[in-house]
Amino acid sequence: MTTPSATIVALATAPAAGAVGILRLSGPAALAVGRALAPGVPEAPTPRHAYLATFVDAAGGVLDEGLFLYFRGPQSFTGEDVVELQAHGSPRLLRLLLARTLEDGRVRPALPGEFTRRAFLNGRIDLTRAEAVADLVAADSEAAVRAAAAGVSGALAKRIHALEEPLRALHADLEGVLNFPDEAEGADAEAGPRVTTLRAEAESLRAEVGRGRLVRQGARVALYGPVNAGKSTLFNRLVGEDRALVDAEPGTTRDALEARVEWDGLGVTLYDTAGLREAPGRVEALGIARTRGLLAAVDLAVLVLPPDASGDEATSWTREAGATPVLVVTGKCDVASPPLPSPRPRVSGLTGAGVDALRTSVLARLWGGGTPSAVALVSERHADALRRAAEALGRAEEASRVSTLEVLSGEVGLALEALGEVSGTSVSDALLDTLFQRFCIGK
Ligand SMILES: Nc1nc2c(c(=O)[nH]1)N(C=O)[C@@H](CNc1ccc(C(=O)N[C@@H](CCC(=O)O)C(=O)O)cc1)CN2
Ligand SMILES: Nc1nc2c(ncn2[C@@H]2O[C@H](COP(=O)(O)OP(=O)(O)OP(=O)(O)O)[C@@H](O)[C@H]2O)c(=O)[nH]1
Ligand SMILES: [Mg+2]
Repeated sequence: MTTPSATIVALATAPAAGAVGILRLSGPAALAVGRALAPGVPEAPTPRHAYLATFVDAAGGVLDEGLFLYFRGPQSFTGEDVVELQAHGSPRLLRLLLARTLEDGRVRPALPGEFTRRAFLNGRIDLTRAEAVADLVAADSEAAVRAAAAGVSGALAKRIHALEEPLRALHADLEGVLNFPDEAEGADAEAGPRVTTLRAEAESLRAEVGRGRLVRQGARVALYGPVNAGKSTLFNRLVGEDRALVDAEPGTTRDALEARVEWDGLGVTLYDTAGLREAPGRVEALGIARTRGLLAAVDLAVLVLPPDASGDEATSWTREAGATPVLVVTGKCDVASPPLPSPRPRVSGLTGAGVDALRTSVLARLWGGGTPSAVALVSERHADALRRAAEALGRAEEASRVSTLEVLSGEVGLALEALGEVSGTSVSDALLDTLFQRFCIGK
């Protein structure tokens, strides 16, 4: 485990050549060790002041001229003394500086996520904000950046807090009545309705997990349908590049193809698939099996039909997608076709007609309303804890009608504990180890 009193060091910037590279120290020896490398900096530097300093080796030889920054704990990211050496972004130079700090026995290399972990352990940020830092670093779409940034600023923390605080007050009221029945008389009034409201809020927060996943990982959307319907042509049009082979021969696409796009800030992985038909060749059959597997795994399946497909055909093709939601479109809309019994959205991969409208429909199907960037990044882990909190509150509701105050208070206590796993007020070291392992070194 980490010894909070050890001073840790790591590069805060990527180990590649760049304009600037930052070496960051955190812990009680940060200032002394930092000054050993930058002896021109005053003994008691002004916190948060950027000093232009010469960085030197043990013999006093000049290694670089850079900026020296001192944050005096607790007014720092970690809550401890922090020093940053902002050097020129030479990986070799930064390794030299790093090695020099490690010559001091008080300093050791930071573990992945350890700076952020210390920020959490020192009460600078709660667990949801620490996790959002990792989400932000990993974000690969604009929506993911914006949603994670909201989390770093405490958007999820605030909503969890808004559940925890009234529950804690209720718990205190109930325990008061249990322990001092005379003085606290009536403090348990309205316990039932109070629990009901909080349970609904826990459930609605939990329900955002699906959208959280879509934003974090991006949505998966597959084009599928009968052979030769124009799927690959449409795929190329949507991707903006000639990625897939197109040919008049039915059965051209054998293997599933994927491409990453960003629509309205949302990351979307788009798949082109082998067209479905009876009696395919051997290799084509393998492709079709792959299409079926993919259809089960995506968030939305876009069924591309030829212009003359009937309503019955559309229905039977829709079944191929199983439980996955389907958006049905008519392709090749630039060719003359008989009027359709039920009008479907029409698109042409060849001319681009209807493609913007298709993109809008896809986003609407994935999102319903609202904007991806405004989503609370509820993770599977959060959702699991919220489920347990909601279940305990459900039992508390029941207990408020039919059971004793002890039982009611016990369930409220369990709900609080589950919420504490989200905010971090009740977490084990083992859980923290797991959570911070996904951070990079230096974060
Ligand atoms: N150079 C540099 N850039 C960076 C970081 C860093 O550590 N170094 N960060 C690291 O991830 C992020 C910024 N996060 C930070 C969060 C809090 C504090 C801080 O000093 N907080 C104090 C004072 C707050 C204030 O004055 O408003 C505090 O919370 O008490 C610093 C950086 C992104 N950019
Ligand atoms: N007029 C017209 N022709 C199209 C359009 N889209 C595709 N085609 C033509 O239809 C044929 C099949 O197109 P693909 O995009 O390969 O169709 P597919 O659905 O991927 O076919 P498979 O991979 O065999 O399942 C090609 O000759 C295309 O040029 C369209 O929007 N309008
Ligand atoms: Mg194709």
